[in-house]
Amino acid sequence: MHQRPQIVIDEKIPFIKGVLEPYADVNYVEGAQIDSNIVANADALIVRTRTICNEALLKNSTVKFIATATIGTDHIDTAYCDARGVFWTNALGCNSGSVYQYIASVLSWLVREKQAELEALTLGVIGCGHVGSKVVRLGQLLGMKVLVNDPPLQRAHGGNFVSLDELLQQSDIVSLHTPLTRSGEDKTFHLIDNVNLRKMKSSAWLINSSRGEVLDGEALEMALKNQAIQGAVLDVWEHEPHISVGLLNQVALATPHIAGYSADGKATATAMSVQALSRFFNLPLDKWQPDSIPLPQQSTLLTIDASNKTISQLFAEVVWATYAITEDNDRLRNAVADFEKQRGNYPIRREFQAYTINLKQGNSQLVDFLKALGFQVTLS
Ligand SMILES: NC(=O)C1=CN([C@@H]2O[C@H](COP(=O)(O)OP(=O)(O)OC[C@H]3O[C@@H](n4cnc5c(N)ncnc54)[C@H](O)[C@@H]3O)[C@@H](O)[C@H]2O)C=CC1
Ligand SMILES: O=C(O)C(=O)[C@H](O)COP(=O)(O)O
Repeated sequence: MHQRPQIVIDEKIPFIKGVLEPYADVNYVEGAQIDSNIVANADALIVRTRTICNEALLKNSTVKFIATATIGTDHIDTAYCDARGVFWTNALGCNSGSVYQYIASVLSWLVREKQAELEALTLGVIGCGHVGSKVVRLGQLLGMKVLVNDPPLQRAHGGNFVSLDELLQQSDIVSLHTPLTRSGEDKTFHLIDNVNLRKMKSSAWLINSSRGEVLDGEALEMALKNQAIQGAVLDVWEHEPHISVGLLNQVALATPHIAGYSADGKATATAMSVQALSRFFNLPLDKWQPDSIPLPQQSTLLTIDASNKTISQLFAEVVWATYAITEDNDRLRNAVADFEKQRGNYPIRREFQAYTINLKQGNSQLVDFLKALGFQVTLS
């Protein structure tokens, strides 16, 4: 071990510059450029999804610690790390509130553009962990019937789950929230393939904000061309950042893997990574947090008039004021080759808890509803 830990950090991880320098030698490198030469003498890596941490990267290195500032871990060969004694950790739940906001924005778009009456629809949630459980609660708050499929959870705890077939056959909106896994009885690679797409209602919508490979993109493109389902919303893609333009042209909303990109989620991910590194190397940063999280361009004080609005309409108006998914969709469609650039220069997005709603013509039921969604609310 070096006297001062040698740390390689993905240069796109926000809030971290200057934090570790008093205690370590730090090298900031673009995630996809972090290679075996760069990590050869490193003790620790703090990465994102763009650094594949496998034998090829690690075998000739001194790396003992990897933190990924993400929820997903499919870019880390965890079996190899475990066998080699490389400690690895992810930022559990860090950006689940951000993905929840993303799904809320998709539902708002369905209300605004497709006149969806959410309370009459069935929402199917596949994978009910940190993100999926928030999406389940969202559906319930909106008065939707919610079906949940999560075989590992069901085996571990029992509960109110349905089979994948039942969920696909009965849901009007299906949302994917599983990790990407390529082996084992619960493997999710191409979980939604040609066969499973054919089980869905022809009026159904499919949302994928998990990992591109959980969905067979070619099969989805065909299903959309053949109107086997009504539409799809994709945040994640096979072969990112080189995504299929054919598929992009078929989906209703397309975004460049930014569902988890709230500033709140990024700050939490960085804090969790720094704290984990601090514990591992005995640094005095076990409780470190960023000093502040920047505010978005728009005001975080929203005045909303509730008169003559259904719960769905109020929901759509409030959510849209915090995050309009069409902005990300338009940016991607205008410059698909800039997929990675758009992720790197993502605007400041804040989650619901950063907003205070000044509700006019509301009542205590609506106040409770908005609070349950995560907003701060005043009634005037
Ligand atoms: N688009 C984005 O920006 C983001 C994407 N993600 C993705 O979302 C995934 C889920 O995130 P979390 O909810 O935090 O993970 P989590 O680990 O808390 O929950 C995943 C759930 O999926 C379940 N599951 C596993 N295999 C399954 C299968 N075959 N069928 C049904 N359920 C299955 C697990 O039992 C677990 O309950 C992450 O692994 C990541 O890949 C996460 C954050 C941001
Ligand atoms: O947390 C996850 O898992 C995600 O998918 C992240 O939001 C992806 O972020 P990057 O690591 O690709 O910046």
